[in-house]
Amino acid sequence: TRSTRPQRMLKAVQKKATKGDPESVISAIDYFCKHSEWAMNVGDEKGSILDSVVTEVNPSTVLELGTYCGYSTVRIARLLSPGTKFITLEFNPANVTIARQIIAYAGLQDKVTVVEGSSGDLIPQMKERFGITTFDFIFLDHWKDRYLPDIKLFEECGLLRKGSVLLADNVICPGAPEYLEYVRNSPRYESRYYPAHLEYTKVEDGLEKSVFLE
Ligand SMILES: CCc1ncnc2c1ncn2[C@@H]1O[C@H](/C=C/CNC(=O)c2cc(-c3ccc(F)cc3)cc(O)c2O)[C@@H](O)[C@H]1O
Ligand SMILES: [Mg+2]
Repeated sequence: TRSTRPQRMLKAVQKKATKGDPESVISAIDYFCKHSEWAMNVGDEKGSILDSVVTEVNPSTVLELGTYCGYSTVRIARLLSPGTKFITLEFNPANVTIARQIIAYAGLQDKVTVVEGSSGDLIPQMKERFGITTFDFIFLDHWKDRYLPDIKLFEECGLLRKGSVLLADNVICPGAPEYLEYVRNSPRYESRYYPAHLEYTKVEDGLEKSVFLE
């Protein structure tokens, strides 16, 4: 049967990238998406903004929602200090399989744990299963209608502390209007928009960075 796009992306990484070299894995995926098949990775332009926010926060605990093929997982993991706890959640088992192989090809398998399941089920288990009390940095890149319910879940589960940083992809395209309205109007967050473009296109998109204040 015909291969899937994530499977073809993995093949491109194995063909083009150097094992153990995260930069070459990132470049191989960006090349694949620019010249072979578009895919919903955060991409190089928004990826550079992601890099700068991760570097600025220098987090000890990180959560990513929506691993997909592991592109942003590799971008984040390559910047983390030793001993950082990094968890990424993905509910499609086929994507978990591809992501784990792409992360391992980059040599970053010891930096991050890919957990299979839905964020709604797993977020309340962070403390008991992974010994996490609060997250310093959270990257939201899963189904866009899950951003708002999940940020409320973080609050309910006491997983945010003063200064926790949430960075959300696609707040313009496909868009997360309810989430934007919430973080921009809530007195509990300081929010800032980083304008960019939809990965590998000229369509407007951007990232929203929200800092939890209390
Ligand atoms: C249930 C909670 C929950 N728990 C755990 N894992 C979850 C999950 N909900 C989803 N996943 C997994 O995350 C990934 C989905 C990510 C969703 N991302 C976009 O839809 C998107 C679209 C465009 C775009 C598409 C077409 C266009 F024309 C324009 C833009 C661009 C982008 O950057 C985008 O991120 C998949 O692996 C899901 O299995
Ligand atoms: Mg995205």
